[in-house]
Amino acid sequence: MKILTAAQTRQLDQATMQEQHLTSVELMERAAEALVEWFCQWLDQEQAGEVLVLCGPGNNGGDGLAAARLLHQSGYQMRVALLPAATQAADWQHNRLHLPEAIAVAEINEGQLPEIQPNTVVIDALFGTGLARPLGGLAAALVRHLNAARARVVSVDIPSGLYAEASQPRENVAVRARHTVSFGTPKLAFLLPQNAELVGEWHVKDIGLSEPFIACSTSPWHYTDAAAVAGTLPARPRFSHKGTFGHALLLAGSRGKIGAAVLAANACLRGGVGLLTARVPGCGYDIFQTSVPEAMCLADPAADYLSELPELKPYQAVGIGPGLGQEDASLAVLRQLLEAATAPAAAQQRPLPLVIDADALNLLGRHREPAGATARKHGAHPHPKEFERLTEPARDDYHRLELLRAFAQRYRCLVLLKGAYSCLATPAGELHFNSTGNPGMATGGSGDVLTGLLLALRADARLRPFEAARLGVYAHGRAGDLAAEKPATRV
Ligand SMILES: NC(=O)C1=CN([C@@H]2O[C@H](COP(=O)(O)OP(=O)(O)OC[C@H]3O[C@@H](n4cnc5c(N)ncnc54)[C@H](OP(=O)(O)O)[C@@H]3O)[C@@H](O)[C@H]2O)[C@@H](O)CC1
Ligand SMILES: Nc1ncnc2c1ncn2[C@@H]1O[C@H](COP(=O)(O)OP(=O)(O)O)[C@@H](O)[C@H]1O
Ligand SMILES: [K+]
Repeated sequence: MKILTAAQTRQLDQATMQEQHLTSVELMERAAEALVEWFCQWLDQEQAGEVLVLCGPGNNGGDGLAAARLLHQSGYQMRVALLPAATQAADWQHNRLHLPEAIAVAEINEGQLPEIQPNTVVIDALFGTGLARPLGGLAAALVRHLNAARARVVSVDIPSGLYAEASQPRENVAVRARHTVSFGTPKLAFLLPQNAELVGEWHVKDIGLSEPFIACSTSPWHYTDAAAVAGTLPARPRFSHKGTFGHALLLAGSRGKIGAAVLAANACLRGGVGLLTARVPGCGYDIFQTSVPEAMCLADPAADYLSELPELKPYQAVGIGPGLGQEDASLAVLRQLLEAATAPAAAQQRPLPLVIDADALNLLGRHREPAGATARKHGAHPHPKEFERLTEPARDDYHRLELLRAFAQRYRCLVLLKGAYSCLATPAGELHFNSTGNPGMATGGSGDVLTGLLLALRADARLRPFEAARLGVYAHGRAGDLAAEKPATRV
């Protein structure tokens, strides 16, 4: 799914109206209906008590007015408060006229902010994608008043005061919503950790916006949902054999971190690799062979860390990093691997795919390796701290995305910034945010599992690098989501 800018969203509205011969009032009605449908499923009338709708002067406020009417018709007890402005949008005026008289309406002023109790349910329809500047004056006072009330807030389209895709100073005032109900496509702001407290849980409702317009729009931002990965996993043909799916080499483990190698290896096997060989330090040989009998194992001559790179010829992909440790000898192995994988002497049909993670990235970061030489044609997947070691400290989440994008473009590699909504940057400058995964995965070992899964998919020559990475990240999060759905086992 594409993520569009606020400006593109406005064009999308226009295109939808033209394509479907709709008036803007009709489109606004669709948005309000979608909001109300969500609202009624979330909270029934008895539980809701009084619902207060705060309306700004634009179309976001118009959505709020239309929703107030529809909720009133559904039996909710409604109250509306209007933010004064010199002018109001035409569709706002239409919906103001059609607001049933039974709904109490008040105009907000400095001396008389609406009463909001902790148990009041508030629909925030002050400002949407038309926010043009930071909130000030009465609007800021109202939002501070709302946030202080600790009421249950549902924001329409986006929390008022938050920009859809631009960085803003932390001192800017914005609504803290419990839920945000948006239309058509998600906003970039929803995917960034710095906005989590404002956006709350977000929901995107389909209001039939123009598919052809969305398909033709260019955007660097994408949201990887089930539809994006559907059909990308190649089938396992009837007459396939282990050679069909590739032979992967995993370089992992050091004393005290052999578990990382085991986790990555198991995930690689579960990911469908044809053959897996792991290179582990001598101390890990017995552990590894006992834990992962399906994999082959090469013991390094050093007991506690990896010190030598094995012959690479048999392998279709190499993964390095999980539990590798920080020894200089292991950095030398990593350097040799990077050289061998890119050197023409490798004489491969395609450059040897690498999956670089965890301690391997820390080694690169600590030694400030020239990233171009290292990351080229490879895939790296740091979490934010590892990424900062490779680049520079980010000012905020938007800056981190810029750094990520620039890194992937400059060094022509795929880079995955891990976390909630892990972000995969491509050499073409696209950013693909993953939709799956949950906080249960925020535990040591989850990243090692991802490395193993990605290694399996990169070893399968039938998958293109980007598709393998996007699919691996999606499947990893989906596995976590399926695990979270299972009832906890009590002992
Ligand atoms: N996309 C879709 O599919 C659909 C979108 N729809 C809805 O339309 C919404 C976008 O509506 P919109 O363009 O009218 O902008 P909106 O957010 O109401 O704000 C504009 C008003 O606020 C004012 N204003 C701005 N900043 C301000 C500030 N800091 N402080 C004070 N005032 C400020 C600005 O005034 P001005 O800047 O001219 O002074 C103007 O009056 C969108 O979010 C969605 O809810 C649906 O109806 C249909 C389907
Ligand atoms: N809150 C979250 N929501 C979704 N996915 C998460 C969350 N926290 C962690 N993950 C996923 O779990 C993995 C953790 O990786 P990493 O930080 O490298 O951990 P490890 O220490 O296990 O190597 C990443 O794939 C990340 O996307
Ligand atoms: K809003």
